[in-house]
Amino acid sequence: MSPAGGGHAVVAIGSNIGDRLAFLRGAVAQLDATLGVHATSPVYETEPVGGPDQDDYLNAVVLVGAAEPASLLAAARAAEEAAARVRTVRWGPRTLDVDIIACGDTRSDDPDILLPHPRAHERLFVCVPWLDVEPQASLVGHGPVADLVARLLAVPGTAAPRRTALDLPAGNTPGPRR
Ligand SMILES: Nc1ncnc2c1ncn2[C@@H]1O[C@H](COP(=O)(O)OP(=O)(O)OP(=O)(O)O)[C@@H](O)[C@H]1O
Ligand SMILES: Nc1nc2c(c(=O)[nH]1)N=C(CO)CN2
Repeated sequence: MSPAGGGHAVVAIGSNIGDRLAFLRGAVAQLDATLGVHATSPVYETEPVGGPDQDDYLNAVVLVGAAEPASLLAAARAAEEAAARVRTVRWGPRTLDVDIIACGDTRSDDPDILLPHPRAHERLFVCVPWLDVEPQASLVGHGPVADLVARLLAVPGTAAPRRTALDLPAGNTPGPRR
């Protein structure tokens, strides 16, 4: 998908330190300023996956304007920096995590920006909110996101993301699914 050709990229945002909702809202504002936000999912509360013992996350998915992988990464990093994110341990707690999940059929093997995100297909905290904003979504290389969700939820002991009544601004950029 070329930036000039329209379309969108899928971005996952998460926070489990401090005012989690405020960090997610800040991320939406930043992403709107850089890439344009087309849609925001409901906010979910999710148990941490991997890493040390830590608090639950708030997670959501944002559809933004399509762009080159390097521009998507720059926008993600700018949003994280605005939240004063500090990296400590892998998969450890963070004020804000911004992951680029996919941009149409684009593939990138640059370690700084892998597309699609190599762990997206195994993460309910990504796939469940993504389905809310794009029910027919398909993850390049993995197929329909609805099938991924069904498969992940069928694993015994899996905790489903809990949908909250919290909401995010929709962004100011007109898009196909607002
Ligand atoms: N699709 C992507 N989205 C965001 N960062 C990526 C992507 N592909 C590679 N990276 C790189 O991954 C590195 C580590 O990112 P980060 O610390 O946010 O990982 P994480 O969110 O803790 O874990 P995970 O990669 O499993 O989501 C960053 O330096 C970034 O450049
Ligand atoms: N529930 C949840 N767990 C995670 C998350 C996240 O956003 N939510 N992000 C991670 C690294 O990207 C690792 N684990």
